[in-house]
Amino acid sequence: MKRVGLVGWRGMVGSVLMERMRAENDFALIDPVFFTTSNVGGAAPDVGKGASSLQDAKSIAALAAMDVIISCQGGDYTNAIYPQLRAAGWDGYWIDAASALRMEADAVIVLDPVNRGVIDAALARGVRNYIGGNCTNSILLMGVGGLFKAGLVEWVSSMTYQAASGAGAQNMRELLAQMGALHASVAELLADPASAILDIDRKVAATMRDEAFPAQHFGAPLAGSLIPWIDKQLDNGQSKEEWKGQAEVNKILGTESTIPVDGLCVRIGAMRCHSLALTLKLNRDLPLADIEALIREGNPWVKYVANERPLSMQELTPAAVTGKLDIAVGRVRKLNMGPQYLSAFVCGDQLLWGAAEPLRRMLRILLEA
Ligand SMILES: NC(=O)C1=CN([C@@H]2O[C@H](COP(=O)(O)OP(=O)(O)OC[C@H]3O[C@@H](n4cnc5c(N)ncnc54)[C@H](OP(=O)(O)O)[C@@H]3O)[C@@H](O)[C@H]2O)C=CC1
Ligand SMILES: N[C@@H](CC(=O)OP(=O)(O)O)C(=O)O
Repeated sequence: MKRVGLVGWRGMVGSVLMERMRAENDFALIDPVFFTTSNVGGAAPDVGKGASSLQDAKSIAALAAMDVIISCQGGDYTNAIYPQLRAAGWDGYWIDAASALRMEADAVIVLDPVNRGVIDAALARGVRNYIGGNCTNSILLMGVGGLFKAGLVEWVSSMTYQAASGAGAQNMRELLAQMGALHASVAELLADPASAILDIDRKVAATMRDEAFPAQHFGAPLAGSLIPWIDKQLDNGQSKEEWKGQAEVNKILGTESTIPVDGLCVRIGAMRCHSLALTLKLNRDLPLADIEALIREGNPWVKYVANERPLSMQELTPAAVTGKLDIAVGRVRKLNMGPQYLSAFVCGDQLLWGAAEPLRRMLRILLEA
């Protein structure tokens, strides 16, 4: 049985990974070893393999005893530990949720329902680093990967609506604290059906602009507002999140010539589902029924939502998709720009397909190899 080291298992992404590994009975197939950066010697979680204690996630010797390491600990950890481990001669498989190694030449971005061929080819040539993609890009490709697979996409513009969870656990808490603060500021007026809505609105605006409004993590109000910038600012005017679109999508697909991917990434007040409003330019005019069939055939998790108002309102939303592996795809129609221009709206749980699920599936691929 392969010895699999788990680092970062109690964080937000790591906890979702643990839930999924338990649900799919992955632990029965491995010899798991749990690591920590803060509680060496503490009790490891019980995954049906008997009691064990937490190992030191900074001990190169302890890590080097693993056949596979899965890290959800973050990019700083990867940058600090991974090079030392390889320098010490470790040649095990490194599976990581962090972006640190994603664009390295000796790393593959894993999203096997979309790029199993790229993964298999990498395994065959001895690649040892398998990194989860950026959540937005993974959801984009899980949604409309069928169109890419058919070679139909000339370019895609992706306007995103990204959940608080993408910024971390503290940000999810802060979003709720902001919602609570807004509600509290007008609770009395709301309880009075005769109160004027513009008075309520004025109080809400004053509350979100007040210095005491809880915005330490986001740096701006999100509840009742939005933030049109995610991640660092680059010299070309893109945000780092926007830059990742083209870079990662093309790397995941292993394209020979670059498919342009660009658009604006926006943080909204959803909890853990990212949504994307897409404009796709197809390289030929195809009937909508054929387009729908290709999207549906992309992978078994696509949940195609007919372009109808009630269905879109019920099924194509973060509220409907959160906590599920479904990738909802809808609002598919031809745009006024011409018959090769298509709209689509994609919504997926960014902690599942956007983070944890591709990692555990990569582990399964290694176990089957
Ligand atoms: N957040 C997201 O949506 C996504 C994140 N990623 C990547 O995954 C990595 C991890 O992200 P995320 O899971 O959000 O990080 P977290 O901050 O939730 O967890 C990271 C580590 O923090 C330590 N920690 C300290 N205090 C606590 C606490 N109270 N509860 C739980 N853990 C705590 C744990 O390490 P220890 O047990 O050693 O103390 C834990 O493994 C990052 O590299 C991120 O870029 C990738 C895709 C999406
Ligand atoms: N930046 C993403 C989340 C994330 O962790 O992305 P990456 O894995 O590329 O660092 C978001 O805020 O929604």
